Amino acid sequence: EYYSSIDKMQMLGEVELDLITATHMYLTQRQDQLYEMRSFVERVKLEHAAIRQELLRDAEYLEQPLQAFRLINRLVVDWPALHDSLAASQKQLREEYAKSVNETDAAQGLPNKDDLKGAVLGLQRLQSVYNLTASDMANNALFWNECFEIGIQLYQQAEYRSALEWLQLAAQLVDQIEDENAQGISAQVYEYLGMTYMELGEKQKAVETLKELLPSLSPDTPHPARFLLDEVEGTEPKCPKEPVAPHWYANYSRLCQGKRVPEPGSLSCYLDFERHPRFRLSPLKVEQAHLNPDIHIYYDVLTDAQIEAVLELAKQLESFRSTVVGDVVTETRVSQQVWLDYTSPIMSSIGQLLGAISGLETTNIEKMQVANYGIGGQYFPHYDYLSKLPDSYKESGNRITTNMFYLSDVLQGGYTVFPLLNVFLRPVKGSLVIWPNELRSLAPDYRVLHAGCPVLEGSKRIGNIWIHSTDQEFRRPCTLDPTE
Ligand SMILES: O=C(O)CCC(=O)C(=O)O
Ligand SMILES: [Fe+2]
Repeated sequence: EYYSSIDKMQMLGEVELDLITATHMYLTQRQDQLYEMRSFVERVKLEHAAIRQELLRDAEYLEQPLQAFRLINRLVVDWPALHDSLAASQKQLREEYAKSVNETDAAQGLPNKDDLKGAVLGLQRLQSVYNLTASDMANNALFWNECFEIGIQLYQQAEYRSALEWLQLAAQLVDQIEDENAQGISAQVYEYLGMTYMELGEKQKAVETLKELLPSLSPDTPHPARFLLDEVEGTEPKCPKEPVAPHWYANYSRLCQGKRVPEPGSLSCYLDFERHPRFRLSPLKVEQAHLNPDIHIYYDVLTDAQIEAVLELAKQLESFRSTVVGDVVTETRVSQQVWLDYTSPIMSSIGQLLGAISGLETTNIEKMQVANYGIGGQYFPHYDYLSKLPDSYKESGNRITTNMFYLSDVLQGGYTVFPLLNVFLRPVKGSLVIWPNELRSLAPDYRVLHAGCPVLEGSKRIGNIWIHSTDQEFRRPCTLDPTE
């Protein structure tokens, strides 16, 4: 799978480069063949012309045995030899070409329809979260057929509102084409537009769209659009179900866009020299993003070199698609990840650093989950608290805090947001964010619903370490009041 990680997408760039190289080679060799063929035919043409001229002057030309022999020889030997050699070498070239395409596929695996679907849903997510129209998104950089493909994919996903926008854009672009094929093309786009209007319950618009198309089609040939029009005219419009957004969706989308309403009140930034002896000379740079529940950002905790070392370790492992509860792959979480343990020097020192910053015991921590997001990559609002604690965590308890390191900056988008707390965090490479997932009583804290917003541009990398609740009794004593 490619679309769920920018790292994987980068491999696809290489795949296309391989295809370009193989196709260039094929074309060069075909051109050499054509050149050979051309020189053969030119030579024979001259010869032939000479013969014809002679024939006009001297009808007995072909009675000359040598000339007769040469003509027969060409027809019996030279021409068939040319045809045979062409057939053989074309076959060989085609096979070589197919072989290199197959090798590329075997080495990397070409993307499939699911990648295309995932990429299109990623674009739609960006539109929805950041309030972008199809033409904002396309930004004059897409051809009609690309907009059409997006429209078809969205139609097939029953995302009719979004499909409509892209099909309208495709229709606008097709109308600008001055080409003989334009009619056939625009018929396809208008048919999809008509069907989309029907799905949206707008029968009148569907009929108008199809009628607009008919005059441009030849009246004699039966065209699918005519059947479609008949069908549409005889069908009752659908009553579409508009999806209901969760109550926090508007906050979520606004925070992803970097807007807090109302602006937060008294939060501060400070240098902390005291938390642990290691910060005495080089204090922690702390920013309060929210109090109760406390969300704190610690800046410059990892250097670029340390991050590189972590990513190098991550690169050595095969990354896999992130899942959600129950190990299910959904568009809720579009990223790929690996898990790093603390046996390497770099990971061991990160484990110790986390202990010093969090003030918690690090005996019960999960491996670091290193994730890379893909096209429109996101993690839809969720809780990190495990609603069903797997047996392997029975002793270590639930995830008392999330400790998320930003391992990259992000060019646009990709904020971490807390829709119920009116908090957004812009990823800053080298910083660490900590928030609790449990109240002091160890009951889940439902205020910390959070999300990784879709990445608009750039490659977002994070490293998550979840600290569990067992052994924290001296560090973060619990209460018996389930509301605290
Ligand atoms: O990517 C983010 O900003 C949030 C990630 C997250 O919530 C998670 O991995 O659990
Ligand atoms: Fe999370």
